[in-house]
Amino acid sequence: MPVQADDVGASEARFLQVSRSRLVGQVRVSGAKNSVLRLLAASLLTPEKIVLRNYPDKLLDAIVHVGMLEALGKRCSVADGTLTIEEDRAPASELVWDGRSIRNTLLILGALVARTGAGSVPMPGGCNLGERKTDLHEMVLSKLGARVWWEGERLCAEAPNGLTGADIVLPLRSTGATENALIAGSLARGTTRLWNPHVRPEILDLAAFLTRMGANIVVHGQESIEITGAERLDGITHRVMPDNMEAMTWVIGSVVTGGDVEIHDFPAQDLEVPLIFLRESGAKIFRDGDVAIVRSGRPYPVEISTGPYPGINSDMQPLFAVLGACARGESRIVDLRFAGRYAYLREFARMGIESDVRDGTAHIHGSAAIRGAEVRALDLRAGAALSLLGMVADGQTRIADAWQIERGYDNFLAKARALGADMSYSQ
Ligand SMILES: CC(=O)N[C@H]1[C@@H](OP(=O)(O)OP(=O)(O)OC[C@H]2O[C@@H](n3ccc(=O)[nH]c3=O)[C@H](O)[C@@H]2O)O[C@H](CO)[C@@H](O)[C@@H]1O
Ligand SMILES: C=C(OP(=O)(O)O)C(=O)O
Repeated sequence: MPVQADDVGASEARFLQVSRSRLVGQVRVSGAKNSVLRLLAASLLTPEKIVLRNYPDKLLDAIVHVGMLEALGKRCSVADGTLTIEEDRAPASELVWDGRSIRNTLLILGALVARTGAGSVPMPGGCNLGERKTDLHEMVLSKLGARVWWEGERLCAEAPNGLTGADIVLPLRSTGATENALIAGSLARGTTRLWNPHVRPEILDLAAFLTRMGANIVVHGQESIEITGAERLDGITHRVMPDNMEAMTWVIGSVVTGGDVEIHDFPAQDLEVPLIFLRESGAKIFRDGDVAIVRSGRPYPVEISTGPYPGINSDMQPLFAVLGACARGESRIVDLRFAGRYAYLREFARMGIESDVRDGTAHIHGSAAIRGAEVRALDLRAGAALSLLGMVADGQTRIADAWQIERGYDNFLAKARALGADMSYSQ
């Protein structure tokens, strides 16, 4: 079945209505947004067939990304949770796209310049988390020998004679810049050594993917990654890893609703540190292989700061804030990755949750009196957090821009409803 890029617009006008619920039952975690997107970008590196199993085919950002691949000339089809990507001719260098953009256009640029010697992509999209610079991506491609420039709202790069491996030092552990160095370095001549990379599960998985395609990649812990490019990369079949953010969402949803949820394909190995904090905050989690059972629990206040892996990912903090909101006492959250990613607290306030932000720390005052309200999903994780709060609130919650949730959760509504969430879309 061809991928329907039209699906993207379909849900944009809808509210998500949520009422008090208790999550009970089984759920299987889907393929991860923040992994599959980089695999999709990497598929541009080869003329051969790439097959992705455990593909999250309802995830809006993946649908947009596949649309972008098609706009570049790839042929994509989805059947039974498997995406197949093929091509009849080399991809275009210019991504012509007037739909919603995604953060991944930066990786598409790296892949295009590596494969075709030139690339031009629309401004990256993604969550509005305050300033999201692109300087490190530009630096990586420049160090590999590309000329990089902005043309209005488009980022362009060219390296007519191909990219050449280089020593690159990242001033901070950027996820995207690490991924761009891996992707572009895999088709560069010679060896790239990337110092101070962000080594996290999605990145190790990308490195394994590129290695199986034919690049030679050695990860020296958090110190550096060595990438020796290949002249040509092969097609492969790969299983998309489970989404640790989705897993966290069901864990916290079960805790705050006093639920009893069995989570399958649970990536516990990727969540060691967050799970320690979750247990400290009252989650009762039992494990058996790749299944986790989360049985009620009583939320206690949280004190966390976000940081690179294995620390708590910035994306998780709005969900920790839900725990804090439901606990008795004050919770404190510091986001060191995206300073000031606390806009969602204004929406929490509409539901009766008091908080204040002082010196970069969010102080959340837990409340027993959370009430349903009309709120807005300012970004993807903020939307997911509001949907969980809606399940513990008195009265109905209506979440505007709920499509943001679907950007990063595969089948969110159907899965939540199957667990007993009183949730539906309305106009
Ligand atoms: C699609 C995807 O996987 N997105 C994730 C990725 O985003 P993303 O790759 O955009 O995030 P980065 O890890 O690059 O960002 C970390 C920090 O580096 C800064 N920075 C980043 C790039 C740059 O060129 N210059 C610069 O200064 C950012 O402003 C931020 O303060 O990692 C973030 C956490 O690290 C997560 O919240 C996002 O969900
Ligand atoms: C911030 C996120 O993603 P993106 O980088 O795509 O905006 C996220 O997944 O929470």
